[in-house]
Amino acid sequence: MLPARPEDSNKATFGHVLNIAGSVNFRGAAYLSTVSALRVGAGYAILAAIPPVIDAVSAQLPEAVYLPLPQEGSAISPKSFPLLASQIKPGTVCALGCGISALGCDLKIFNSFLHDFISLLIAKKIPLVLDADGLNWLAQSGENFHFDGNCVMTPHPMELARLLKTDVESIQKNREHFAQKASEKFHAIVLLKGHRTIIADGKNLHINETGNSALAKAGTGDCLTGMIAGFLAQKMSPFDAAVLGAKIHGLAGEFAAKEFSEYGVLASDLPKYAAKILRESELGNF
Ligand SMILES: NC(=O)C1=CN([C@@H]2O[C@H](COP(=O)(O)OP(=O)(O)OC[C@H]3O[C@@H](n4cnc5c(N)ncnc54)[C@H](OP(=O)(O)O)[C@@H]3O)[C@@H](O)[C@H]2O)[C@@H](O)CC1
Ligand SMILES: Nc1ncnc2c1ncn2[C@@H]1O[C@H](COP(=O)(O)OP(=O)(O)O)[C@@H](O)[C@H]1O
Repeated sequence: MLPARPEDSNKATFGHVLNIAGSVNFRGAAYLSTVSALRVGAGYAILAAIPPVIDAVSAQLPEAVYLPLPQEGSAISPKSFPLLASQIKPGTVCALGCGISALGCDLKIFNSFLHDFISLLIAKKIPLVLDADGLNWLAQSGENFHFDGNCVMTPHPMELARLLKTDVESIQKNREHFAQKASEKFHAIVLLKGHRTIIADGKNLHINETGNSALAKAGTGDCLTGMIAGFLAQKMSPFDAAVLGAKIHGLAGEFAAKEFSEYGVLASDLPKYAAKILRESELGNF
């Protein structure tokens, strides 16, 4: 089930993750998602972010490539569109939303920026992982994109409730139904987070069995986004990348808890544990 690692390969073989993430208040989300993509095997991770985020992340992660974006208020400026569009080429996958916020921006202009950028990804058939504030933007904009199966949306129950204009209680009572409903609405793979994460594609449904309460801590979802993007970059299908990402992420939480307890695991422990799980998997232990 792991993506192939041909011997005759180079970094381009394993894809480019263009990760649009972070804002002044949420710098860690950019780090966690970027390092996670690299730890599961992406060839390149390019963090597109405002300068204060890049300063913070690059001090921790010299392996990533950085694309500084114009800043407005504490977040990405809509003027970033041409720079981002210039990064879109075959072999690129995009992750959008971890900690991007939109504080301080003119929402109308920000809406048209995200509308144009996502439309470009769809037109160019660039796989996308849409998380957190990317999903919140989609919910408030009322846009109804048709992702043609090339997007993994990763809502937690409240984000899904916002997207489907319902409430968390209804979602939690019928998680499978609402995951499928969102998948049908957006023609996307929907990964509904939580204990026993669900992955739905409108027809098929997978329930993830890994993970524990160590994952119930801020930042772990950002790691999941990076892992799924990393697997997509290695040419897995969106459904398989979501299934494998959820499995490895959950196992990373379980293994990290063996060392640090379910109380003490940090989101930043997960990428390294994910890499150890991949090693076990290569050895045939999973
Ligand atoms: N270090 C960093 O840089 C970090 C950056 N991050 C980034 O920050 C951004 C915003 O993230 P956030 O945590 O502030 O808001 P968000 O997740 O929408 O929660 C808001 C409310 O929603 C609810 N809710 C949440 N989960 C739920 C569930 N499973 N089931 C049901 N309800 C649930 C819950 O509401 P309550 O239950 O309290 O009513 C909660 O109070 C985002 O872009 C993210 O990527 C974070 O990853 C953190 C670390
Ligand atoms: N009790 C739990 N058991 C298994 N997985 C969990 C549990 N609590 C949270 N998770 C997982 O942790 C991640 C939390 O993501 P999210 O809510 O987006 O957090 P954040 O936005 O802080 O990164 C999801 O992958 C979710 O499935």
